Amino acid sequence: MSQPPIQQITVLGSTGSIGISTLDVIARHPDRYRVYALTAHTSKEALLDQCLAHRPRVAVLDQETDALWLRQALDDAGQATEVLAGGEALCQVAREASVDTVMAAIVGAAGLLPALAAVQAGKRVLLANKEALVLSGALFMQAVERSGATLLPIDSEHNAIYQCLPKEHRGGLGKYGVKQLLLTASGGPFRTWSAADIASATPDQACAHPNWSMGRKISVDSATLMNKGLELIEACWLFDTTPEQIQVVVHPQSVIHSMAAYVDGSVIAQLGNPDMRTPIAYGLAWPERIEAGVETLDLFQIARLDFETADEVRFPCLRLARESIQKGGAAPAILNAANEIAVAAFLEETIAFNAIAEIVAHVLSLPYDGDADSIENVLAADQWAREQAAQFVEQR
Ligand SMILES: NC(=O)C1=CN([C@@H]2O[C@H](COP(=O)(O)OP(=O)(O)OC[C@H]3O[C@@H](n4cnc5c(N)ncnc54)[C@H](OP(=O)(O)O)[C@@H]3O)[C@@H](O)[C@H]2O)C=CC1
Ligand SMILES: CC(=O)[C@@H](O)[C@H](O)COP(=O)(O)O
Ligand SMILES: [Mn+2]
Repeated sequence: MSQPPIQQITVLGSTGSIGISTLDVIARHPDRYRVYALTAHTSKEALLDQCLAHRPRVAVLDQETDALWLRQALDDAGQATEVLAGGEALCQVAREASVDTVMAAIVGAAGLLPALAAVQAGKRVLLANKEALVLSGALFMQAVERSGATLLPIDSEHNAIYQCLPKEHRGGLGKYGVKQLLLTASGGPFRTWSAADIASATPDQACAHPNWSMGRKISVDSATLMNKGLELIEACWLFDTTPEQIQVVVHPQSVIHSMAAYVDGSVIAQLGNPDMRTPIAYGLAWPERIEAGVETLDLFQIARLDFETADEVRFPCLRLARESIQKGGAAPAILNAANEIAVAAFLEETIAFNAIAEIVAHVLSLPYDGDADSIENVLAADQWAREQAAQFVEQR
């Protein structure tokens, strides 16, 4: 059998949790994948180690002073990686002609423009950065249609749903007999906690996810259930559904990664150990399958699978997210931006855990008359919501 040509990969956010797992999968298949570019925000030492191990053509950091340091360190090591700095450099390595696949794994709204650049250049885009779709779902999906980019969801639930759907599912699930999407949620570290205990939760407690090892922002989102809210919005755009067609199912074991329910009564699920290398390998190799370093699920060891409804009283962020997509326009971008500011303040121990939902609710309640019909307008809404949230944090 002939070997497929080697794919050139850009990993945006390579020093993060998804970035590290992506490089792990890539390193298992040197006959298939080569790293074109690696990017980080400030983690210059980690990026240096990754450059030495994966020998990319380009590395990107946010600040020129950090780039200068990395250039010198790579030069000392005799390595010819070009080092760039800044937001435009992220877009450049995402759209570079020789790149086949872009892993979009920057956290937060900062990941939007480089992910969009990859889409507009028609790449295979492995989308971990769910915030890009929350901010600008309609515009993002239109860009995918126009460019012919191949968009593969990496978020574990969306990757699972993608695996459970017929291949040509865009344009409405109804015509393929899909009735409902069942979006699983672990329930987070506070699933069984009382409201009083949740109110005094610390950042380290919030980041101690029961099943997944992830970056701190998404870990806090899992604890508030905002992650599930963002994922509900993400699913609406990826699978062309309404929020009413998506049911959140709390499943504490995180073994079923999500499901599609069909009109004939069939429910198709994707199962596996909670390890992001599975969806990452799926995205890299699709439509083929490759080894990912993940053990096959041992059902006898799992023994049982539980299901519960989500408690939107203790965890109001899920409701806020659902209401924002129902409202439409700039509301999801405002929700996301307020949440990013609130989560950062919680992680800095400036505000209490419950204040995250309060801040998001407050910013969403303020009048905003801007649109979300262009990327410029989406970014204006994002900026406005950040300012409102920061003011609210300061006044507390
Ligand atoms: N972790 C997981 O298992 C999952 C993550 N996701 C999504 O994937 C994305 C990444 O998550 P995760 O890997 O956990 O996040 P991490 O915080 O672990 O990593 C984030 C990466 O983005 C870089 N980065 C952060 N801020 C900026 C910025 N302003 N500009 C450029 N680069 C930046 C970081 O660089 P530096 O190291 O220098 O800070 C790092 O490389 C998120 O959108 C998350 O919701 C989705 C499903 C599962
Ligand atoms: C691994 C992944 O996709 C995360 O988004 C995960 O889903 C977080 O778990 P919960 O939000 O369900 O707690
Ligand atoms: Mn997820």
